[in-house]
Amino acid sequence: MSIEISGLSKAFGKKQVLQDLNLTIENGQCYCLLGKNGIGKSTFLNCILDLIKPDAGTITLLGKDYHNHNLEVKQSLGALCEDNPLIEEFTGLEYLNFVAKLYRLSPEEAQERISSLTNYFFTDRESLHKNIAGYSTGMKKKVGIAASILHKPSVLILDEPFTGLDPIAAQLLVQLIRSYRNPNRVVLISSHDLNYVERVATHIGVLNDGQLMYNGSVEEFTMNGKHLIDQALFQLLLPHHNTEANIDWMLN
Ligand SMILES: Nc1ncnc2c1ncn2[C@@H]1O[C@H](COP(=O)(O)OP(=O)(O)OP(=O)(O)O)[C@@H](O)[C@H]1O
Repeated sequence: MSIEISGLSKAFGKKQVLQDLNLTIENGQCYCLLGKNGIGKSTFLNCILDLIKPDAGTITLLGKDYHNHNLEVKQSLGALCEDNPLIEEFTGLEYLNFVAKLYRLSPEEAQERISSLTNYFFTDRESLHKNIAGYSTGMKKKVGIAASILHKPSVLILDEPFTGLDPIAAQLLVQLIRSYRNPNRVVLISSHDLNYVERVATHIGVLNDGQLMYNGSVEEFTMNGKHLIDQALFQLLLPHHNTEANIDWMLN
């Protein structure tokens, strides 16, 4: 097994965001985490990434826990965080070379991987020589995605990877995720872009009230393709959604 989470809980003040959450994600899976705004998806991913300290629970990656194998475990992780923090004073190429150095790639490996990833994602090569501060949201996202996979992590965690990408870049990312997934790796994604989720997910988790209200294969979720992912999600979440709110004031 690749990611094993047991009894994970996290509250912010009085708000209990995660409550005794258990989940195992096996190698070979592309696990997509769905759920309403503010339900705790990023909190969950950030706990796995050790960016947020949980109140309780254990997280085991690749059979090792953080406490005893901190650096070793983290070297096998690649991540795109929701706020996609980059060093904006760097150019795109400088930033990717910097990340390659952090992961101790050889100059040849770094050169090969950076040029293949930037050729893949950027038609406008000139922009890679400009400071990231001047990039659009989508360009920054592409740099963040490239940085997350440069070192070929065994566990790739992508928080809202499709948001801000144009349809061509989003389709390229779908292809990249599908190619990246293999029996020795796990990909974990949080996303609201269900059209793209449908194309990459092998497994689905639906977070609600601090727990996974669904956890299983995409086939089971869509009843073997009888429903689209969005229909299946609405059926699951709508009973809990307030549809009574009156918005008649805006009709005339
Ligand atoms: N550092 C923090 N301090 C206080 N509350 C926080 C903090 N981070 C998150 N929260 C709260 O925790 C809840 C879960 O937030 P989170 O960002 O994990 O949700 P999400 O499911 O990723 O949302 P979205 O889909 O809108 O990105 C929200 O109510 C949010 O306001």
